[in-house]
Amino acid sequence: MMLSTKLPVSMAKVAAPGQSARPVACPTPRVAGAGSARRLPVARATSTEGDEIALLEKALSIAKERAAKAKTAAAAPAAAAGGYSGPAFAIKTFNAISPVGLERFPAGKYVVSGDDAKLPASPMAIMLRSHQLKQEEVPPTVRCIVRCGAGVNNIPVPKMTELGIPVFNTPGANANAVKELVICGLLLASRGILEGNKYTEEVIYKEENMDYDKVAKRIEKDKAKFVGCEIEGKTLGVVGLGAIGGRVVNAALALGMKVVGYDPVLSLDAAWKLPGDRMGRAESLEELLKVSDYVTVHVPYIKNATHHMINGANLKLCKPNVSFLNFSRGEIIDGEALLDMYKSGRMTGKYVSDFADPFLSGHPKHLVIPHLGASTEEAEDNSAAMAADTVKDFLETGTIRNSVNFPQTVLPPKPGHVGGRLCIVNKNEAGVLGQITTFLGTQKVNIEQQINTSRGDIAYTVLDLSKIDDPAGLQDGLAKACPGVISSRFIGNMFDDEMGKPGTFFYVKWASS
Ligand SMILES: O=C(O)[C@H](O)COP(=O)(O)O
Repeated sequence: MMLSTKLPVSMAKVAAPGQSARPVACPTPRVAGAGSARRLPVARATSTEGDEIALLEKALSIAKERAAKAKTAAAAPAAAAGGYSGPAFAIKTFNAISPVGLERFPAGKYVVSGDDAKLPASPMAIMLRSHQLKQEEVPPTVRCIVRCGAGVNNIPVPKMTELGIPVFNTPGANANAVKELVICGLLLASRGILEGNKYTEEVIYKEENMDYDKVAKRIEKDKAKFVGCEIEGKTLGVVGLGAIGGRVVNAALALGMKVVGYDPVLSLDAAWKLPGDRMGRAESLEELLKVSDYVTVHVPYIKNATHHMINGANLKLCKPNVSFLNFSRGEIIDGEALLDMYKSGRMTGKYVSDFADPFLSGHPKHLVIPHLGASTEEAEDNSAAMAADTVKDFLETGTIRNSVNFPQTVLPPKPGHVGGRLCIVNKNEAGVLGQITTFLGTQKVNIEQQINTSRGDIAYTVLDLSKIDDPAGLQDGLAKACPGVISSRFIGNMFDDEMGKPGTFFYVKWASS
């Protein structure tokens, strides 16, 4: 809110953020002027000089208080945005994203909405959960996509890589929620919990006509139909030992299970969290399947890698009463092959999942629930908060962390440096970096510091440059001179006080040609 100094206080201009100022009437205390007969209404009733001074002082203090409040309100949007005064970053959401994450975007600096009409401009980032993102939903202004969660199989990642768009996820943010459901899944597989509940509601209640005494007797008598087994002492095979798998290992050990793990691409970070001396390590998936009473999968779904990872060939190696838990993605287990095993009587264990299967729907061994793995308040909050921080970091500083298709890239600002930061996505080909630096040299632009990283066919270059007068012109020239540049984004011109603006100009090759 802005108070105009040119107008009388009673007609101050008030402008809400994003609205033009318009005059409004403000109640103003009427005070006595020198030699004036005007009095505050209450002053007439208490007419001593002392009373009048006291009242005038009170009126003055009220007026001062009101002015101070107005000043604080006027400063509020800027304070929330950390003093930022540039155009707002527009972020498009799909799915309901936890407010805990959305609140991390300072008001005034960001506008985040699922409704295009509410965004000030075409979005620069997309934030989503399980929405199946189509390429046509990604306009050229979008410079990054963040998945509030782990799985990114709802995003066309290879296409986004080709277009030079980093895709981020939030590894570990919902891991505890999934782990707890896996423990529940172990018990659902070992005891007749869901079957017994279904039987009570659909058979006993009906047959006994809700007569309490009869229902109570039947519940005792029919318990023999649902005898289970205990998980203590049994072997759990954990396929994938990342954030979720690692937690499952520790929880299962605490419940007295034996654990064997398999992960051909185990990271060093994940390995540190495993109780190496208390769990077995399988050298192959086959080895794990042979010894396990329960198998739980915690790997991402990748079409040519983990599709039908559990299939007809390796199911034959399993113990006949093995139970499978799948809280990762339905396609990791070949439901048709499992159905064949059930039909032939070679397998008797259960298949517990929060994903449907086209071949096993309705099969009594397939205990299926809605996709609830990450559906806890805590997980939704954690994932949204981590996603928001990741996007902010990328948009404001060019930093790449937790991307599934771009290399990790962090270039801390150089203390005291004044200049511009240019983030370039380029082809990972010989000579491209040379073209970029040569071009900048011809423009008399000095590179103060830089980082160049690559992953597969894509490379990412962050350059801290001397002060740039015409960023759009520089980007245009760069694009013409360097065919290997896919897109470039200019972040700010003065690191100390302006870094973090959306950028004056985006060059996006695939949208420009
Ligand atoms: O990939 C994930 O993180 C989980 O499957 C959760 O997905 P959701 O955010 O759609 O619940």
